[in-house]
Amino acid sequence: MSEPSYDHQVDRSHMQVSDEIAIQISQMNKWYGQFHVLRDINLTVHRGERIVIAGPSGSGKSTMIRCINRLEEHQSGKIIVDGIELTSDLKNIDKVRSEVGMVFQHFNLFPHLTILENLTLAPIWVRKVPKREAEETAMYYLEKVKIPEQAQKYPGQLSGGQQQRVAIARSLCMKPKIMLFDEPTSALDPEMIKEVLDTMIQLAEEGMTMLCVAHEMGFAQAVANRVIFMADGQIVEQNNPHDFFRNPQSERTKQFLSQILGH
Ligand SMILES: Nc1ncnc2c1ncn2[C@@H]1O[C@H](COP(=O)(O)OP(=O)(O)OP(=O)(O)O)[C@@H](O)[C@H]1O
Repeated sequence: MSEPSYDHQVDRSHMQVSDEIAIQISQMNKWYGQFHVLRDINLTVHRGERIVIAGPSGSGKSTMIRCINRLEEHQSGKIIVDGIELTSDLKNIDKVRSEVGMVFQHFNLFPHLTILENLTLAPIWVRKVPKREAEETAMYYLEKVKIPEQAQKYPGQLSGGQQQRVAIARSLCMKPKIMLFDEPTSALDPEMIKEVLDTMIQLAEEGMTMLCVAHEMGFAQAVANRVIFMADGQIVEQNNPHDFFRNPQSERTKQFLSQILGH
C-alpha cells in the first residue's frame, strides 16, 4: 500500500517533541446513556507532539478530544491535562480550558461581531484583558494567520478558509499550550484546505502540541509525528505516519486505509 502524496510534504526533522507530558489519559471510559462510546482509552501526549486521530465515522474521535477540554465528561479513568486532573470542579474546568484551544469544523464565529470583536471578546470579558491590549494581541494573531486586513469585516464577508483561520487566531489569543482541532478542513473547498493547513503547519513548527481529528490526511502527511487510528471507541493502532500508511498492522486499519486511499 503506497503512502498518499500531498504537496505539503516537509522536512519534519527539526520539529522537537519534548519528554514532558502534555496530556495523560488512562483507562478512560465514556458512555452516552447505555452506549459505551469510549473504551479503556490510554494515551500519552508529549509536548510538541502533532497527532492526527483517524478512524471511521462514529468511532469516538470527536468525543475523545471533547473529553480532553471537558466539553464532554468521562465517567471512569483519568485525564490529566498539563498536570491538572479533570474533575467536575468548575474552577478546574476553567483552568484546563485556558490551557487548551479548540477549533471546530464549523468555525463558530459570532456573525454579528467583526473579526476583531470575535477575537477580543473572550480576552476582554473572560480574562479581563484591557481592550487596547486585547486588540493588539488580536492583530498580532490575525497577521500570523495572514488576514490582518479583514479585522473590521464580519464573518459572512470572509471565505470559509479565512473564517477558519480567524477561528484559529481566536483560540491563539487565549495563549493555549495545546490545540485541539475537530475536522478543521472538512467544511472547506479543496483550494481553501491548503490555507488552513499552512497555518497549522506554521503552528506545529513553532512547537505547539496539537491533536487533530481528520478525515483527510493532509495534516497527517504534512506535520503529524503520530497517527492514532480509532474504531468502535478504542485506539486500535498508532504509529508514525510513514509506518502507519506504509505498514498498517491490523486488518481494521488496512480496511480503513484502503477505503480512504481508494486502493
Ligand atoms: N451527545 C451525544 N449523545 C449520544 N450519542 C452521541 C453523542 N455524541 C456522539 N454520539 C454518538 O457517539 C458515537 C461517537 O461519536 P463521535 O462524534 O465521537 O464519532 P467520530 O468518530 O468523531 O465520528 P465522525 O467522524 O462522524 O465525526 C457516534 O455513534 C455518535 O452517534
